[in-house]
Amino acid sequence: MMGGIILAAQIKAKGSGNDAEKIQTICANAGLTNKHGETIQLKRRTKKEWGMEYVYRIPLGLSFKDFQNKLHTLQDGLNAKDLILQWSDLSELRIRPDIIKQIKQLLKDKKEKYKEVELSWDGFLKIKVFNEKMKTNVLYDQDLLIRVKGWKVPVGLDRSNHLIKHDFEEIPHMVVGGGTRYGKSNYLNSLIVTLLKNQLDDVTFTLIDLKGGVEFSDYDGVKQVKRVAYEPEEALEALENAYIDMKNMQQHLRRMGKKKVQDAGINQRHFIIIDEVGELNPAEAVTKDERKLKEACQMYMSKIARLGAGLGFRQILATQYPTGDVIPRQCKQNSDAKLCFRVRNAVASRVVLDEEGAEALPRVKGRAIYQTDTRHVIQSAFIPEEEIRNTIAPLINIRPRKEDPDAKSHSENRKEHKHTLIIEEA
Ligand SMILES: Nc1ncnc2c1ncn2[C@@H]1O[C@H](COP(=O)(O)OP(=O)(O)OP(=O)(O)O)[C@@H](O)[C@H]1O
Repeated sequence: MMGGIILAAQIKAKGSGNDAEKIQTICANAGLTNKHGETIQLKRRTKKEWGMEYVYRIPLGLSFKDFQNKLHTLQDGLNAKDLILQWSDLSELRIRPDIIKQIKQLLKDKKEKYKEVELSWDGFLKIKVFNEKMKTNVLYDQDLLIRVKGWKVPVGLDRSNHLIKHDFEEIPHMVVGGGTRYGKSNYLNSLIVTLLKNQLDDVTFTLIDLKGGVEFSDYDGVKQVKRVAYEPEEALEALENAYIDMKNMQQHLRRMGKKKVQDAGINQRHFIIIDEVGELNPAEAVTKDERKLKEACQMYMSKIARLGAGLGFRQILATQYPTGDVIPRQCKQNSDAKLCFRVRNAVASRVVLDEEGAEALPRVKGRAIYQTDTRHVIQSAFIPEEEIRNTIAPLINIRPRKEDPDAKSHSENRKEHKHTLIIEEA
């Protein structure tokens, strides 16, 4: 019986975790060859604590992008289950009466094991094949928060559990994309909470919530939140006001003879966050007036993206519909940071990241590609509702206007999206 099982499993004496040949075959079969039929050449392989790193020379005529576009082919190929037992696997067996059970377990473990792959480029193609799947749960907590200072916010943990941070002083604007329910709003909440916790005295927000008021309404009334807009008309007003503030800052700096807020020692930063920017797409407008309104919104967004950086204005645009014109061109060009959760297809990935890849992310909530001049696959931190509530509760101080005979309660106003509120100093 035992002999039967061992025979059924082929035994390959190639050493642990060696996928070099398989990678080469997959690349050749996937058409990653030049017109002379040359494919990648292995330069070296290194065993790491997380798995194996393979370094290849790529043939002339192919680019790194060609390989990136085939990432899922590579990953699927490496995970094709052939149930091969290697010598190193057998070394895990113990000569005991339950040896058959051990072998069955070994085969089962192998079947369930999933190798994740990451590609990078430094003049050579680096292919990392990981032994373990990446974490699927990272909690937003105090331990994470103390690791970011100033205008930095956590983006997420990479595969080696290294915290990737985004610095809004270095890269002022960001585009966030991803299919529905993969974690955009969670990420935006973690970003707002981080800035409220770390930059309470200097941060201002304009929040534009075009998802029916479900995402940002909790912040309505927070002293640091200048405005929450829920409808495109309100979005226009909010963007116009932000733009006016930005122009005022520009004049103020001019009078001081300075070009940037940093040079003038001005610490205030104003974040304009729009969740779902697709709702402001003029191409989707039904009437002429609606189109005009959305065009005006996009004009302000473009101006803020173009001029805002040195004036202390940061813009974060989030969308679950990454199609061609959802993100105004100027906003995209001025956003050097992109965060993209899983999307349906390569076209959507290109809209957000300018590259493919986000369509090949695993179906894991919070998993995303963070792209600046480098690319990181991260698991963003999950922020519990309670954490959000505990952060904002002490900052809310609202009462209806006394002089307004029709004064309504805060919650009534929120439902109607009208803001006849005054905010007291907290
Ligand atoms: N980083 C994360 N880790 C674990 N779970 C997460 C994470 N982010 C989000 N989730 C889970 O996924 C659900 C959907 O997340 P979220 O509301 O942020 O998605 P979304 O991309 O904004 O969706 P939509 O575009 O449909 O509004 C959350 O309720 C939460 O349970």
